[in-house]
Amino acid sequence: MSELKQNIEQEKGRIRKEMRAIKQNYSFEQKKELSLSILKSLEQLPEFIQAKTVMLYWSIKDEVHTHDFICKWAKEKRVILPCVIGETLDLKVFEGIDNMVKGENYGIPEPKGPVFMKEDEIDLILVPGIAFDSEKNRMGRGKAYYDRLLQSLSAFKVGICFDFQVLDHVPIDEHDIKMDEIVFH
Ligand SMILES: Nc1nc2c(c(=O)[nH]1)N(C=O)[C@@H](CNc1ccc(C(=O)N[C@@H](CCC(=O)O)C(=O)O)cc1)CN2
Ligand SMILES: Nc1ncnc2c1ncn2[C@@H]1O[C@H](COP(=O)(O)OP(=O)(O)OP(=O)(O)O)[C@@H](O)[C@H]1O
Repeated sequence: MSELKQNIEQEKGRIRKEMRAIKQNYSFEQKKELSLSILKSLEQLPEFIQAKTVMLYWSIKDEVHTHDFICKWAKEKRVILPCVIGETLDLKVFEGIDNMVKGENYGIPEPKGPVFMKEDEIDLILVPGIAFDSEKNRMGRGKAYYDRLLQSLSAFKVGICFDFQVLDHVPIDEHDIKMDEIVFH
């Protein structure tokens, strides 16, 4: 690995650690409460209002809580969720909580059923992240799942996070894909 790349990885590692520490200061209930106003802003975004097919994510404990939001919007829009397959993400349509199974590796619930192949029909993607910056750069959990996925998709990309996750600057490498918008509170 080049020295530059090593520095970037090291800095990302430091930020992941720092964010983990900050998030520990909030209870799950507090994070759920903060999530409500973040998602309210998202609902006011023209790109979200107009979107017919949206890719969301089924949140895990330290993320902006999306479960109720997904259940609510699945009645009005086609909601796609990611499924972990080795190093890549498959896309599947959300068809209710009862139609989910624990995914491989991380145990995040994922829809059962066929893979959604019409990627070009996705209008908006909500992207989770560990930190974002004012230039709309994003860093994730370090497995590059979203970097690989977003490479091939033309949907409007919205990063979503708590306000303490927006930094002046996050380190990026050539693979990292910028967001079109960041929604936070
Ligand atoms: N809710 C949600 N779903 C998602 C993602 C995500 O970030 N959030 N992903 C986005 O890529 C993909 C799954 N990737 C993941 C990568 C790491 C971890 C995780 O828990 N990592 C631990 C470290 C454990 C380890 O290294 O194995 C951590 O971050 O503390 C979870 C999901 C697809 N689905
Ligand atoms: N499209 C890609 N193809 C191959 N390798 C990649 C790609 N994107 C990133 N990588 C490599 O994978 C490693 C992790 O990437 P990075 O730290 O950017 O992930 P991340 O954005 O934090 O994670 P994620 O996208 O899963 O949330 C880095 O070494 C990076 O160079």
